[in-house]
Amino acid sequence: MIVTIDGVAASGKSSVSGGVARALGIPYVSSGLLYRAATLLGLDAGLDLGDPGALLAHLSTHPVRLEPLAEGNRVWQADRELTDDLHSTRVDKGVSVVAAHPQVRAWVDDQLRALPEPFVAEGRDMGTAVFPHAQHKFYLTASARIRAQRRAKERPDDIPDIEAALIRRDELDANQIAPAADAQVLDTGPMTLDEVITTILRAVRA
Ligand SMILES: Nc1ncnc2c1ncn2[C@@H]1O[C@H](COP(=O)(O)OP(=O)(O)O)[C@@H](O)[C@H]1O
Ligand SMILES: Nc1ccn([C@H]2C[C@H](O)[C@@H](COP(=O)(O)OP(=O)(O)O)O2)c(=O)n1
Repeated sequence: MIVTIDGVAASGKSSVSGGVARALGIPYVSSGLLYRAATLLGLDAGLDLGDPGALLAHLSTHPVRLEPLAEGNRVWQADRELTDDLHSTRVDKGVSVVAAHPQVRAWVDDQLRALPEPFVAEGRDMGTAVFPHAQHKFYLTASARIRAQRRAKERPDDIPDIEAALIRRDELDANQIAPAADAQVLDTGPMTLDEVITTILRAVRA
């Protein structure tokens, strides 16, 4: 069984996926972390993020490993753990350029499709491009202001700056952001995290 949870930036995808996966006793996988890892490694190596050839060459000599743990995904490059460095403002800023390269998307998709079922997969295109055959699909939204208020608890920046950056990233990611035709769309604005998780679990168990 595969459950896909897609949605816009900071809509609650990883928190909700973690809660759903723990309740079902299966792993979840955060596809965005792989895009973030490719971005971090590119920045650290001083590469031009607009050059997919250079990025892919670097990733082939610096393989990235995603550990889809139920309590939180971790990402490694050899024995260096990248996880804590993946949610910085500089990675936020560069990641959409990296994620727009079809070669990078294929690099991510190959790793995701190699995972053994069952699992929950979260990102932008899990229910559309990567796992169109998934049994249960969800799509999370919330206004940019609400998402910025939530994310402000995790970033040093001000709410208006975070909101502007989220809107900008949604625009840059627009090619990947669309609910699957068979996805249940949830506006999480008026909902608590627990309410979102419970709603999804009820649908999956029905
Ligand atoms: N429905 C909700 N109500 C309140 N806070 C939420 C809700 N969903 C997510 N959050 C909080 O919003 C923040 C961003 O959620 P996160 O799971 O990181 O989103 P994403 O994976 O889409 O970027 C987290 O601090 C999370 O706890
Ligand atoms: N399946 C995916 C997942 C993420 N991405 C891209 C687009 C996003 O801006 C970045 C980071 O995604 P991530 O889900 O980690 O971060 P946010 O929830 O947007 O803060 O990666 C993508 O293109 N496709």
